[in-house]
Order: sequence, then C-alpha cells, then structure tokens
Amino acid sequence: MRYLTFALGKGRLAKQTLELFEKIGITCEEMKDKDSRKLIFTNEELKLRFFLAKGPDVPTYVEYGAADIGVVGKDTILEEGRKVHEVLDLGYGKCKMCVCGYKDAAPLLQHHELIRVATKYPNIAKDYFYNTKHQTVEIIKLNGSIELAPIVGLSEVIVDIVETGSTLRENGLEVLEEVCPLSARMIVNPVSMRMESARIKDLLTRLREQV
Ligand SMILES: Nc1ncnc2c1ncn2[C@@H]1O[C@H](COP(=O)(O)OP(=O)(O)OP(=O)(O)O)[C@@H](O)[C@H]1O
Ligand SMILES: O=P(O)(O)OC[C@H]1O[C@H](OP(=O)(O)OP(=O)(O)O)[C@H](O)[C@@H]1O
Repeated sequence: MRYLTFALGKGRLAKQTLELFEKIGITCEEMKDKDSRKLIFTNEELKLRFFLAKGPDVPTYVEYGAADIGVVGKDTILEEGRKVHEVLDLGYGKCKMCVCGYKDAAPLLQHHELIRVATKYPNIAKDYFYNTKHQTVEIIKLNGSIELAPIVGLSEVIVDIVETGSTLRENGLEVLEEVCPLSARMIVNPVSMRMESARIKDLLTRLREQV
C-alpha cells in the first residue's frame, strides 16, 4: 500500500484540522512538537504522510499530486483556481468574504464608479466586481492589514475576510456587501480520487460523521 499524503494549511486552521483527524483515529504525535523543524511526518501504521504548508501553496501541492489531499480555506481555493476536487466542507474556520469600507463609500458600489479596491484576494475581487456586479474597478494587491487601505486613502473599499467584525468596528469601517461564506474545505487530487478511491471514500465517510 502506498502512502496517502496530506497537505495541511498552516496558521489558523491547523489546530482544528489536527483535532478533527484525531477524532477519526488519525494521529501524528510528531506534528505536535512546536520546536521541531522537521517538515514531513509519517504515520507508519496507517500509511499516511502529513506536511504543513502556507495556505495558498496547499492547492498547488494537490493539483500536481505531490499531496493527494489538502485542507485549506475556501477563500484560498477560489483565489488559487487550481484543478482540484473540493470534496467536503469541514465546518470550522467560518468567516465571510466581504466588500468593506466607510459607510459613505456605499453609493460608490451602486453607481458603477471606477473605484479602487485593495485586497489580498485579487482574483476573488475581480470575479465579484467584473462578473457579478459588472463594475469596472482598479484592484490593488496588498499582503496584510488590508483595513489600512481606506483609512490612509489608498482605496475606497477593500475585499477581505470578516470573522467577528472587530477589526472593522475598531477602525470605523463596515461591511458594505457580502461576497460569499467561507470555511475550511477538503480538496483532493483528481487522479488520486480515482486511484485511491476506496481509501479516500472511507476517510470522507468517517469525517462526515464528525462535521
Ligand atoms: N479572522 C480570520 N482572518 C483570516 N482568515 C480566517 C479568519 N477566520 C477564519 N479564517 C480562515 O483561516 C484561513 C487561514 O488563515 P490564516 O490567517 O492562518 O492564513 P493567512 O491569512 O494566509 O495568514 P498569513 O498571511 O498570516 O500567512 C483563511 O484562509 C480563512 O479561510
Ligand atoms: O473580523 P475579525 O475577527 O476582526 O477578523 C478579520 C481580520 O482577520 C484577518 O486578518 P489577519 O489577522 O489574518 O491579519 P492580516 O490582515 O495581516 O492578514 C482579516 O484579514 C481581517 O483583517
């Protein structure tokens, strides 16, 4: 039997992903050692391998088959646009992709104005403004602290993740429009889906009972 390889998104989702796998009897004790610089972990008994990767790299590993299975946020799946099968909504990491800004920017979204939109998610923003709203905008890619953009006058609005809403509230900003709901998802390489279908289906059945 060959190893099934999992690429798991680092950061916010990692802890809950490992907890979920533990619930169905898939443990990888080595992975819990925070001081370790080791990159890949093996469960010999179940013939599984795991590695943690930056979120946007997870769909890349899965598309190329370097990982059979990945766990990553829906935002990352939409943004990266890789050829992978999304097979399960894992139900945690819930948040929303939203258009946000000062309240007085709301009319700019109604009148097809050529506004600037700052975001870490240029493909999601482009798809929303061009294909859903049919509004031509200038998209400005940022890498973090997106809420700064309207505050310092870089853009009229942002497209960003809202979870509790406290970052917006503490900065006098608001949700102006909701783009889509988000949560952690499981993705599978299309070839692995066929070649390892029995093992993957069994895994999905056991995970579905938990989520
Ligand atoms: N408040 C939140 N902010 C950002 N992402 C969230 C939030 N709540 C849930 N998520 C989900 O968690 C995933 C991982 O978030 P995390 O912040 O670890 O990654 P990231 O934004 O790529 O981080 P970084 O840029 O610091 O590496 C997101 O892709 C999203 O699906
Ligand atoms: O609605 P809230 O609960 O306040 O969460 C949303 C905030 O969290 C994320 O930022 P993150 O902490 O990942 O930092 P970053 O902006 O540097 O990416 C996101 O980009 C928002 O800024």
